[in-house]
Amino acid sequence: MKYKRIFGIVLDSVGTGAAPDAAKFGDVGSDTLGHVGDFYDGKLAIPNLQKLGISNLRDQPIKGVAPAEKPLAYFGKMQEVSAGKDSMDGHWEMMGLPVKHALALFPDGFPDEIIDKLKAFSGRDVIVNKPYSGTDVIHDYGEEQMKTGALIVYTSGDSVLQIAAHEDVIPLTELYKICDYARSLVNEPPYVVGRIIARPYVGPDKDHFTRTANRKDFTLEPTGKTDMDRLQDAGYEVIGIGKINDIFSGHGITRGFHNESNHDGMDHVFNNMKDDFTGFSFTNLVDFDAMYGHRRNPKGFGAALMEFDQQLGEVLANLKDDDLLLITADHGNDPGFRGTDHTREFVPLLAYSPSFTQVGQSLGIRSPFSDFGATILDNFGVKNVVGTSFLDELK
Ligand SMILES: O=P(O)(O)O[C@H]1O[C@H](CO)[C@@H](O)[C@H]1O
Ligand SMILES: [Mn+2]
Ligand SMILES: [Mn+2]
Repeated sequence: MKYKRIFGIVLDSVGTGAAPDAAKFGDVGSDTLGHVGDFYDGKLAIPNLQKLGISNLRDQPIKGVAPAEKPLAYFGKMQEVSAGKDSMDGHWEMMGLPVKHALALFPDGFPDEIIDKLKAFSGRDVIVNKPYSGTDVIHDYGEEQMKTGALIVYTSGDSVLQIAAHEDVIPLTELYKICDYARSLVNEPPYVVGRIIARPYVGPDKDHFTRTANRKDFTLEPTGKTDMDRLQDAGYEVIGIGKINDIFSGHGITRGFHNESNHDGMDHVFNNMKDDFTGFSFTNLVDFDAMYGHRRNPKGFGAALMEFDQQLGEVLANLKDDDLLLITADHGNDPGFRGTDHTREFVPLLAYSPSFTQVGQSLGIRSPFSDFGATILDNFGVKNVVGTSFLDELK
């Protein structure tokens, strides 16, 4: 075993330039990191990501973030093969389970057979039922919901059925029960949906509604074994921090932690670093995506990157020689791009251990994302099914 502990951090939606198949998704020209850098016009201060090699892995450096002369990390990009560009696709593919079959999309809303069952089960009316931005939908329909108690059902360019509910109108336990029921309706063809997402919010009126950290994702059960199951079966610890537990429906996770925010997520990583364990700690930081990417807010996105970078500094200072840190993303969500959906992009890959004795080299373009999990399995001597390990390149 080369590394006793591997820390994987997914910067949710931090893409690094349109993927070769971006045209299929209408995402030619997207570049999350590039456009956030352009917005900051040289003032995006991410010194820790910089010294690891965040600009080295790009064709064009991020504006104001020079490529490191001697990158501390091995660096590259990963290219997705899954049919979709949602979080589930990205994370499952990283863990050796690419999502080959396209999941159901609902650009015209959900069919009556689903909506009628939701109404019957909940005893509530359903409103909206079309693609919408989640913050706009509560602004536009939240007050109606407060009056009528109806469910706000909406979707996006992803395979998601989302239910927004004011926490005082539809209590959380009830909302989760309805979402759990909705999950049961869309597990089999003709409607296989990636995620049901509970979207609770609070506030007195439309100008003051805010979504809460009680968001919960009810993801399709993994359709096969993932690398997390493989690690767990082999007796290693697998720790899930943030949305990870939801994304894998709890499979292959020995301990899970809920995040209130990116900052809270990184605090969990620190605490986790104080633990003596042998295995894999897997963190998802979702604020980049939910608060800034879908909101097309490059200023907030950049601020979140800078905040992450500061906390990353502490992580780097506390890693041990037999630790490996892997940083990547699950898809893009370019705040400088049209619409409000995810964008089909390459994702960054950075691998760092204080035990490296050589200057970081390029790991090239890794595809599928499963190379990430394959490397972890390789480290622990667990048999791999999909992807190619880059463990031997790390020196
Ligand atoms: O607009 P909000 O509610 O943030 O929803 C977004 O969040 C979902 C999951 O990332 C995406 O599919 C998109 O619909
Ligand atoms: Mn995501
Ligand atoms: Mn998203």
